[in-house]
Amino acid sequence: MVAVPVIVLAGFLGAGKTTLLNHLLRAGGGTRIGVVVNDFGAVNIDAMAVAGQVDSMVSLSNGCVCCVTDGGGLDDVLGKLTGAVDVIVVEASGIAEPQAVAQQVLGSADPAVDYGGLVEVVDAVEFTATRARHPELDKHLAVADLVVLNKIDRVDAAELAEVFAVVTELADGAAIVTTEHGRLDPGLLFDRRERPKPAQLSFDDLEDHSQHVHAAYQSIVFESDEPMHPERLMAFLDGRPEGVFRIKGYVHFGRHGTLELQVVGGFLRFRPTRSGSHRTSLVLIGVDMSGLEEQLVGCVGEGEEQAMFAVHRHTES
Ligand SMILES: Nc1nc2c(ncn2[C@@H]2O[C@H](COP(=O)(O)OP(=O)(O)OP(=O)(O)O)[C@@H](O)[C@H]2O)c(=O)[nH]1
Repeated sequence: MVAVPVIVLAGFLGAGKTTLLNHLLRAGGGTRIGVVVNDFGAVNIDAMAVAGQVDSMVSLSNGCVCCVTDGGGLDDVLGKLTGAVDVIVVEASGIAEPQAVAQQVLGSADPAVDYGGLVEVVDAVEFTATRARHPELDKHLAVADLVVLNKIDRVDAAELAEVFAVVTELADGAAIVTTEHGRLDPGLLFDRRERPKPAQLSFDDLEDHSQHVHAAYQSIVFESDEPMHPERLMAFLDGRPEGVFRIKGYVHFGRHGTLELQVVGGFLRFRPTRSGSHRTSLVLIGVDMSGLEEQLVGCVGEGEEQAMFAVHRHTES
């Protein structure tokens, strides 16, 4: 039996994991890629984002993969994929502890599972601010086998050099590649001959889940079959509290169609989607988010044509 490499794809909220995964799925050639997606919110937006491009996918939603400690958890999921694919990518939610996920793969009792390394995606734009809020994230870089410094199109050369220097120091000898939209050479992942095990890992890393970054984070899911009012929603988004670091999902604007929404820190972008869905489905992740669900309910309503201007200003063509 040939064991299937299982790559753990980690990185803070919005760093570009799903984007990188979609790139691998498009650029992977004949490699059959199995995917395990794990979203923190109860609605699995990531599963929707990669659906249709993947050979086999299993999604774990409403719980964090790094906290699946009841033995079978991840192993059961991997077992469903190993027979059907050449490589498996486990996309950990943006606030999962990557070393805990890697530890689960390393500890797999399934002989068909081979640990394929830990890839940590870093958002070059948000890196410094995120690090200031979460110094504990430094250790995520220390255990990575490959660091992907992403979104380099959004920083200038001086900022990139500065971030690169800090990442190099923290990455403790791991390879670092810079990317735009996660476009890295799939050969870097699938042809790995050496698969160094993260030496720093111990079961202690797994024991106290209250220490995990996500212990402080909450997620809110908002879903509606009624259209969203463009101006009201934009006012909500423009005035969102600082604690709301990440919003992702789909917004249905009634006769104006459905757009994908991505918010990462101060970045906000709508994107056309081919989903054809007539439903709003959003996950908000952050801290201090009380009252936001009610505010979103207040954004429901049909808007006039000109009300879409505010949305179009933030829409990728
Ligand atoms: N400009 C730019 N935007 C990017 C790049 N990579 C990703 N993005 C955008 O960043 C946003 C977040 O990307 P995702 O791939 O969803 O991030 P993620 O890490 O999967 O997010 P979570 O699952 O919430 O942790 C999306 O709007 C992407 O289009 C990049 O290299 N450059």
